[in-house]
Amino acid sequence: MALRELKVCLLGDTGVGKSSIVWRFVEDSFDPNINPTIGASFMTKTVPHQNELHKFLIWDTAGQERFRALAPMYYRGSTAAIIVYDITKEETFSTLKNWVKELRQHGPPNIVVAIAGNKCDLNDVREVLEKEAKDYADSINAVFVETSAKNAININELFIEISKRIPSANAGATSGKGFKLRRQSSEVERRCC
Ligand SMILES: Nc1nc2c(ncn2[C@@H]2O[C@H](COP(=O)(O)OP(=O)(O)OP(=O)(O)O)[C@@H](O)[C@H]2O)c(=O)[nH]1
Repeated sequence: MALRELKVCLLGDTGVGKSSIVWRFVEDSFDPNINPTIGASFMTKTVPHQNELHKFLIWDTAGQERFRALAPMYYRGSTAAIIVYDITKEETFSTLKNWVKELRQHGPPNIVVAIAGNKCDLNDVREVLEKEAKDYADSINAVFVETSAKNAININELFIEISKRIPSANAGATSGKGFKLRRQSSEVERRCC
């Protein structure tokens, strides 16, 4: 099977759960006392996709404001960006929209954008409606899932959706499926939070 390396970066406010999503995906573990990321951290995981192996090279950026200027180093050259917000904090959804604007202006033209509404285990204190976020994601042709790193909900599905948006190696260079180019409906059956 052909091995493809896919650079993926995670963006979003501090505390939304970016590192926790990566830990759940790579190590299948969750640490309620995880420390904030300093600068950025890097992990990899290889998964089969159709007749290929996708090796995700994952850059988890720090959400704290003092690290904000570092982000372009990580999203430049990325195949996909996962922008994470916390469903219990409306302001983190506003920050997400700013990241989308920045990616449009300065990111790679065909970058696959995925939006993850994390902490969906905290539905009782939700501030962002799932429909509002889904409609927004559809409007920019982004992948959308609500996730819980804590309860392992939709974490693998998030990466599967990204894999699906990557043109296969023999599909030709013109078949980009970036968020500016083409709509594609989601086929993964997601667990509901
Ligand atoms: N209830 C709940 N808590 C979560 C979830 N994911 C992360 N957390 C908690 O949220 C806090 C922040 O998680 P992090 O993964 O460090 O968040 P981050 O976005 O990487 O933060 P920075 O590194 O500062 O950018 C931690 O206390 C986590 O345990 C989740 O799905 N559900």
